[in-house]
Amino acid sequence: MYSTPRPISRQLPVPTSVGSTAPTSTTTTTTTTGTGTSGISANRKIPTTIATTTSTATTTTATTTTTAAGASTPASNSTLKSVSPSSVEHSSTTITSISRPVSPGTSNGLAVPSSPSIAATATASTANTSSSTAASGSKTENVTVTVRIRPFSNSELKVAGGLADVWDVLDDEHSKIGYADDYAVSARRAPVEYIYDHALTGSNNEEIYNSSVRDLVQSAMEGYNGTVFAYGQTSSGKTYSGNETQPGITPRAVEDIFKYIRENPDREFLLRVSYLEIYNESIRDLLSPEAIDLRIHEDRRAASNEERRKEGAFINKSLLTLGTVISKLTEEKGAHIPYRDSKLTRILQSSLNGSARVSVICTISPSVVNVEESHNTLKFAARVKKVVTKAQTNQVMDDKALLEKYRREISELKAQLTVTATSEGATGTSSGRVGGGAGVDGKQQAELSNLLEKERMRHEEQMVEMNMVRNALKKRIDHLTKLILTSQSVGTVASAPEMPAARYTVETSADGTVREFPKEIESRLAMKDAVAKEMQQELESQQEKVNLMKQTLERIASGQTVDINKTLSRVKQHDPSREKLRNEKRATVMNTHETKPMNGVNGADVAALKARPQGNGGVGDRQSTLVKSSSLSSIQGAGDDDDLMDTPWNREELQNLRKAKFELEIIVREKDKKLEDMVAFEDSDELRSMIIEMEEQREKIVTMDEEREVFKRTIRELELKHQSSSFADSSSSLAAAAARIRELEATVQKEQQLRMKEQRLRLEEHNRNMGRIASLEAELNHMRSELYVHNLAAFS
Ligand SMILES: Nc1ncnc2c1ncn2[C@@H]1O[C@H](COP(=O)(O)OP(=O)(O)OP(=O)(O)O)[C@@H](O)[C@H]1O
Repeated sequence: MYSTPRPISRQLPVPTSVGSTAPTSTTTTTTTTGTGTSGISANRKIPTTIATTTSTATTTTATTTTTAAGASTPASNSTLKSVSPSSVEHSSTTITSISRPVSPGTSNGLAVPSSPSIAATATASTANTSSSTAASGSKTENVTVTVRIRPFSNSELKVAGGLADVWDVLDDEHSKIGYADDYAVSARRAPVEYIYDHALTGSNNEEIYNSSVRDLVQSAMEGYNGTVFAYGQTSSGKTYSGNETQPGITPRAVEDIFKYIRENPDREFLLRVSYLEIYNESIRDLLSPEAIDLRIHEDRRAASNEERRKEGAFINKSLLTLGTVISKLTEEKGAHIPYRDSKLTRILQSSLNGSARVSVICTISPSVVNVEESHNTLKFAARVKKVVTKAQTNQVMDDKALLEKYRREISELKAQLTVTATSEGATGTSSGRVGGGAGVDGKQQAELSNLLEKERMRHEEQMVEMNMVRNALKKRIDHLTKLILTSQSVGTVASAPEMPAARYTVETSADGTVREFPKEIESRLAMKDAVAKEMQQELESQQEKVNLMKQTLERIASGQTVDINKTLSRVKQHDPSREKLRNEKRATVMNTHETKPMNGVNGADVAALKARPQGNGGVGDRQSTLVKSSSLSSIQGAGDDDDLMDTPWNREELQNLRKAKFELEIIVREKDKKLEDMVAFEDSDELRSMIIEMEEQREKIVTMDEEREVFKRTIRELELKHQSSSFADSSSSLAAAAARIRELEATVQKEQQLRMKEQRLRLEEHNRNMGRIASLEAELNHMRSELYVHNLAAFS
């Protein structure tokens, strides 16, 4: 993790940035800048930038990040897209050191490098995929400024008057620096005073780390960008790394990052380191093989005056631009900040533009020989102190995506291993079967032996080849697995809580076979299966209900007596837990991150997965894994293996599917409402009174028919009587009887018309109900097919 700067000669400033993001990203940068003998533009310095970026990723939000090294720094800036049901934490640490060589022909009496300018940037990042969320928000604060006056160097001690301290810490709070009393008197200088956050002397690196860097590293791991930036004259102590017992701020920062990882066992981290150089305004990745070229510069690292002037101009360009940027940041509100005028300011842009917590460490010499240069540094520090930053937790996706990529790659490799192992087994089996049969003669036996030998050799070659492939794959898996750091992999602390169960538990046995399927996928499949079954049951019960209602209406229409209460209770029997199911579905849609297809998806794929033996490490495992892999690919149609991984794409897809499912459920609810209306109609007083009225009418008609028959019989009897009696006596009775008959016939006719009308109305109502049922059935079929398609997509 530690990236030791390559033999860069005379590094003056050392910036370091440490950052972490939860749903946000944090970057901490430390930069050291050397100043020369006559101000920023005239000094000989070697700019060096070392940037370290740490990032942690959680599993909720999708974001992008820019590391402290800035967008223009290829090795330290990356933006990847991923999912999640996940958010991402990202933290980064950047260490930057900038030094300037003394300009040609100039000497300040100190050891002056004659090497070109160098800038190096190292970036480390960690990704965390736990669902934990770091504190998010923003911190508005001024840049933290610390000034340290280093002890006299040997060369300074040799210089006349060098023993007199020019600068001193003026207060007990260690915040004020000014001329030392003796110097002010002897040099007849007017008193000057600068107030910073911390004013330190001596060599205690722990003290400077604790006061200027530690909190920032902590914030970085919690999601804020952070930058530690060291600035100072050549040899003023920017890169002073002390010794083993007094390590510098970079190792201390890295130590704290790992401590944080150890103390957060519920998170996974991916550390990335980049190490860059700015040289003559061009940037190099020092971790690439070309970095070896640095030694050539170091050994020149006899350059002509012209070359030195050119280098000096480039170095000064960076320092000058840095000064301009700081000045504009503090003095001209809303002014254009010329970050892009130099590589250094471009690298530091993400730190200086206000989105990071920034700590500037300025280093000065105590000697009178450097008094002007030190004074310039103090002025710079005072200017920087005015810069206000608003560090924010930024959401990052890149490390999350990286982690997912690694996981996916591991899965793919394991699948390949499985295939290799399977075909290896098959090869062994087939070769074992070769042999002579009954009735084979000597010649045939020889031919068979020959064939067998050839086959055996071919299989051996294949096995060697497959072993090589498998070993390579295993090596790659081991490598990728090692990249994902957890508190366990970096060592545990006594107080660390127990590691939670991993989200993915794909295990590989010694022979490379997959022993266990990812728990998350298993549980997701089980959930899908359960919901699919529930939906299937619901649809079936609704179908039954429709059938019952259809039968009931047909019976009503055909004039049969219907026991409405019995019918309703039968309908309810077919739908006993519909409400419960609906509530569960709603809860599933609204509350879960998982996708639960409704019905029609738990086909061969799920069956194959469910039928798979658990964790026995045998062929069954491998086969079922392969079944899952191939069948899901075929359903998905895309052929990639993102199927059940927790990626941003899948999260988006799952969101879409949940939305579609939710919409479908609304349609189902509407349909249910219609069906319920129909059931309610059956149970309504309106229908009851209609049926009762119809029954009464029918009884009336029967009664009237009977009356009619009675009257007919009476008329016949009267006619007979008439034949036997005198016409005159009976004529009046006959007339009366005829009138009565006409009256009765009119009544019957009227009743018949009424009955026919009611029957017609009933028929029309029946037809209407049949139409409604038909359209509901059509709706149901349509929905079923739609659900089937969506479930297929959700399942895949
Ligand atoms: N606080 C300190 N205590 C003791 N020695 C120090 C301290 N700071 C710096 N030195 C010593 O001073 C010399 C120069 O320090 P250093 O290399 O850190 O300066 P620098 O600012 O990084 O220089 P450059 O910009 O040229 O790289 C080294 O020998 C270093 O050991």
